[in-house]
Amino acid sequence: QSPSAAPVDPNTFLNQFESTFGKFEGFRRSGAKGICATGEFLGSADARALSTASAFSGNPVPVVARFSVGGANPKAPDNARSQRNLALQFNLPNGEQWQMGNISAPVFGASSPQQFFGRLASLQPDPVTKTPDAAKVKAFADANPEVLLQGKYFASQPVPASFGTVNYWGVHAFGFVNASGTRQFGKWIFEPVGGLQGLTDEEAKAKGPAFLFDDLRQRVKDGKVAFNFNLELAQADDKIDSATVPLPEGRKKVNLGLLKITSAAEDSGGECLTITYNPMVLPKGVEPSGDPMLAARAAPYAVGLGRRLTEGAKQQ
Ligand code: HEM
Repeated sequence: QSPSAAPVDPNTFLNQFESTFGKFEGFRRSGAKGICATGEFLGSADARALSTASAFSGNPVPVVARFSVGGANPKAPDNARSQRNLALQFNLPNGEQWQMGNISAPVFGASSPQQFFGRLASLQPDPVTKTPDAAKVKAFADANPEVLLQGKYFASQPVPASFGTVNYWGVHAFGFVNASGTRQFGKWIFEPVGGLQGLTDEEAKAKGPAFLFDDLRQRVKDGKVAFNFNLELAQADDKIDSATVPLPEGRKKVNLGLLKITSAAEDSGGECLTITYNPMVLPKGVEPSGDPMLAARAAPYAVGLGRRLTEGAKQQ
């Protein structure tokens, strides 16, 4: 049951996504149901003290955003206690870019690519019953208890009222390097300026399975979608190489700046459609941590982009 340490080939990864969740031609294999948006980011003086990244200059930075519902199914219901995503591309001076894909949980569903692959394989529907084999699912989860943490988090939270009223975590640690060469590791969160808002079970039921896109368009028109880009600072002995272990409670939080969403696409198009948000695309002044999940994302995202572009990119 223990996952091996051998790297997972990106095509094998994508094939497993399709075997486990189904193949939806043209759609992202994860975060399939989404909408493009644009925004503007203003970095803070505190951010400039932590990192030389040009994103924090204090000049407005244009951002290509994408909001999505977790999973491979483009018809995933908006009124379930499931994952929401906020992917961002900061277009920096001189052609530099910063890409990230943030999720509405403080932890991911696996701590290594091998474990993630093993989890997906354990969830693959049996060809006869068309459902996952409960004994296989349980055996893998018993041997790899981290894979249950994210689901427990979502079960503990209400259905988000809007894409604009939920926290989005980067989940990995990154190093912030300033002009004197000091490297501060931390984990970031995008926190809605207007606060968190969830739905009661009755409200969620009444909203139905497809309300998030229109809700976002309306809130953006009203100028109500903005996030504080906050960084929790790691201390010397904190674990900074795991996407399933958050930093300890109470770590100092620094505001890196303000992200305002200024437009949301009226249809399924937009610049985000053909972007793959590769979290290893970092600006000078921000560096990856040793989290094995972080580096492991680049290749499967590129393969995923290749597949969906070949099929004709879609997201709604
Ligand atoms: C080895 C581990 C992982 C694999 C194989 C994987 C795979 C994928 C793939 C294939 C896509 C679709 C890419 C595209 O078509 O453009 C995707 C999207 C996404 N993933 Fe992962 N993923 C991994 C880890 C993670 C982790 C740790 C996070 C936590 C932050 C994450 C968050 C996201 C988000 C937010 C999206 C949607 C981005 C968008 O809107 O384009 N993934 N992932």
